[in-house]
Amino acid sequence: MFYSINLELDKFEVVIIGGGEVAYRKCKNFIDFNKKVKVIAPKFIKEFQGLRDKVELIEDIYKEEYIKDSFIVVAATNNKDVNKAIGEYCNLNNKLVNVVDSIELSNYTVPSYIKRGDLLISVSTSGKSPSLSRKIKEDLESQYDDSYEEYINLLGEVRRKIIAQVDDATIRRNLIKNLINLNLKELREEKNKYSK
Ligand SMILES: C[C@@]1(CC(=O)O)c2cc3[nH]c(cc4nc(cc5[nH]c(cc(n2)[C@H]1CCC(=O)O)[C@@](C)(CC(=O)O)[C@@H]5CCC(=O)O)C(CC(=O)O)=C4CCC(=O)O)c(CCC(=O)O)c3CC(=O)O
Ligand SMILES: NC(=O)C1=CN([C@@H]2O[C@H](COP(=O)(O)OP(=O)(O)OC[C@H]3O[C@@H](n4cnc5c(N)ncnc54)[C@H](O)[C@@H]3O)[C@@H](O)[C@H]2O)C=CC1
Repeated sequence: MFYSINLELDKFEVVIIGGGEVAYRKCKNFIDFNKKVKVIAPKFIKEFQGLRDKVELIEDIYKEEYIKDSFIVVAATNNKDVNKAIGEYCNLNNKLVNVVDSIELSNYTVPSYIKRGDLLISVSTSGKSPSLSRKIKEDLESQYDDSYEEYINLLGEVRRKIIAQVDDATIRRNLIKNLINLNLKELREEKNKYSK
């Protein structure tokens, strides 16, 4: 089973090999998290042109030199042998690699996710059913709507204020725990209380 972590991508170079539908989806995911990526393929689907300055497109077939300095790699070509070579190289060289046609060679996978500002809900089936991951995500999308972006920011702000202003640990923790029982309007009012 795959373990879930949240990565700070800033310091790492990300390279995607392949320029088709799947490579494009993986690429958009990184961009969603503000990460610029390098993509290597002899041919790109036209959608890549719309990503402009958010990607560096290199028109070439895969060569080891393209990934030797990167930490996160996606092998997303439609050539099983090429994907396998990338997977094996990365596993040997301590790199994170997502091989889109082989869970065995992947040392990480990409979940379905819902992102509302800093709220992130991700769903994984450890490769058993990507379609189910997608369905569960779609089921949750309406429950966790766009209003959660402001809500999560306010929770963060009020929590920081309470930590700074309330010395007693028991009172502090109870105050913080109770914040999630407030609705958006009540939370805005709660913020004002601590801003005085
Ligand atoms: C292991 C994993 C590795 C990885 O790529 O990270 C993987 C592997 C494979 N996917 C395949 C097929 C499909 N993948 C999707 C969709 C998604 N696949 C994603 C992730 C993952 N896919 C990882 C496991 C995630 C988990 O644990 O649940 C999602 C969640 C995230 C994303 O890719 O962004 C994204 C939904 C995004 C969203 O909308 O939320 C659909 C459905 C669709 O497009 O609607 C289909 C067709 C139907 C089907 O097969 O189910 C095939 C067979 C290829 C073939 O037949 O040749 C393989 C290879 C294999 O299984 O060996
Ligand atoms: N993990 C996932 O979520 C999914 C994985 N897949 C798998 O992903 C593979 C790719 O699917 P698509 O993107 O739809 O294929 P595609 O045919 O649209 O694109 C393949 C891309 O690979 C590039 N390519 C081929 N040889 C290359 C090389 N030597 N070096 C660099 N790039 C090379 C091609 O130029 C093309 O841009 C499929 O073969 C399938 O097995 C399919 C669906 C979902």
